[in-house]
Amino acid sequence: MSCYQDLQLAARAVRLASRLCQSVQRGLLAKETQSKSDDSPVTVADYGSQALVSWALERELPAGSFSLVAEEDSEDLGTETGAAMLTRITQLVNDTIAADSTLDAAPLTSKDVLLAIDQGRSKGGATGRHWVLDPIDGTRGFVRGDQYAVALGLLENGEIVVGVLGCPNLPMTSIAHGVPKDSNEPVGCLFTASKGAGTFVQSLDGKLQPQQVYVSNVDDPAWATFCESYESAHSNQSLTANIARVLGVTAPPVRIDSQAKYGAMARGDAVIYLRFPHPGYREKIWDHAAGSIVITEAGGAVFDAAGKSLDFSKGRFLDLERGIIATNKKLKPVVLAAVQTVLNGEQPSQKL
Ligand SMILES: Nc1ncnc2c1ncn2[C@@H]1O[C@H](COP(=O)(O)OS(=O)(=O)O)[C@@H](OP(=O)(O)O)[C@H]1O
Ligand SMILES: [Mg+2]
Ligand SMILES: [Mg+2]
Ligand SMILES: [Mg+2]
Repeated sequence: MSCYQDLQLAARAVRLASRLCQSVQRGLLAKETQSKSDDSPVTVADYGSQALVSWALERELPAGSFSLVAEEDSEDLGTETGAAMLTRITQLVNDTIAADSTLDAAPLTSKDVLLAIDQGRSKGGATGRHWVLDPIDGTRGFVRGDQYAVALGLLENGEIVVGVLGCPNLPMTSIAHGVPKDSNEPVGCLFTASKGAGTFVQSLDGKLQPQQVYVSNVDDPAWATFCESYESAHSNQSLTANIARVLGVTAPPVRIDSQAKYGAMARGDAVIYLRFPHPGYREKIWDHAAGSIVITEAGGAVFDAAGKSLDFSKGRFLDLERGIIATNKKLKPVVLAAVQTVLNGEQPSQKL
């Protein structure tokens, strides 16, 4: 399969899963949310989205060739509450497939759904082709009714070559000053990127044609805007405020959930993304695979606190120096210097 065909396949799968997420978010019920063993939330939509993407990819790929590294697994669906959830997930998956006039498929059984979810247990690695999926990135944002993304990448011999981000709540217009509440602006963006072929945005509903996008060309940090996680538990916001101060950034950060940040940055809404998880947290590849190629193909750079590009070839986790930074190529040296200045000035007890 060519990169172009992989990208088309990925975009169809992400659109399908995004429709399931949109319908769940519209009628979200508290009982459709569970807590995982690490206390993070997971909803019927996370499982449904993973099942749909897995199913949509596998049916189009040569038999036996499908490998998927994905966030969720079916373990928690084996419990009593899990069984009720599975029935609901199966219904959602089948309703979404039935509503798509381009798909001709028999309904999935609950067992098919479990199998599709558990395809995501692959370990990835440095050789071969592995799809990398976050079925809902920003589950907390999803539950709150805010931003989230369906994020799908393709890892080929250790390198991300395709990335698709479905961002159902992201306005098609700039969010440089934050996401307006209660606006009538159209929302729903699909970002697509493939190696050497650029990054494009189109409307998730397919009504607006793809347009090539580029990261901001701002080269003076005083004019830069930065974005970061909405959840302060996910990134040290006092550290990022210090980095911004050292850089001379004056605008307040735009805080939104999920890899929608990478999409927004790829079209120039923000100039710098700073992400510094609290000590002990290990980043997963599905939280950055699609987003990183969306940025790099738009002309930007994604790197860690040592200035190294992200390495997706080490399995399910990223092996990183301290944090993740994205910006344009001109600003990379100055942003990296500011990051290192602030990290070097930290108290030793705050270091990893
Ligand atoms: N402690 C901690 N530190 C850093 N990151 C964490 C942490 N806990 C979770 N996660 C991961 O963060 C993913 C959500 O991404 P964001 O931080 O960009 O969005 S948010 O503002 O927090 O909603 C989120 O992805 P999803 O689980 O897919 O929502 C997690 O993988
Ligand atoms: Mg999660
Ligand atoms: Mg995630
Ligand atoms: Mg997720």
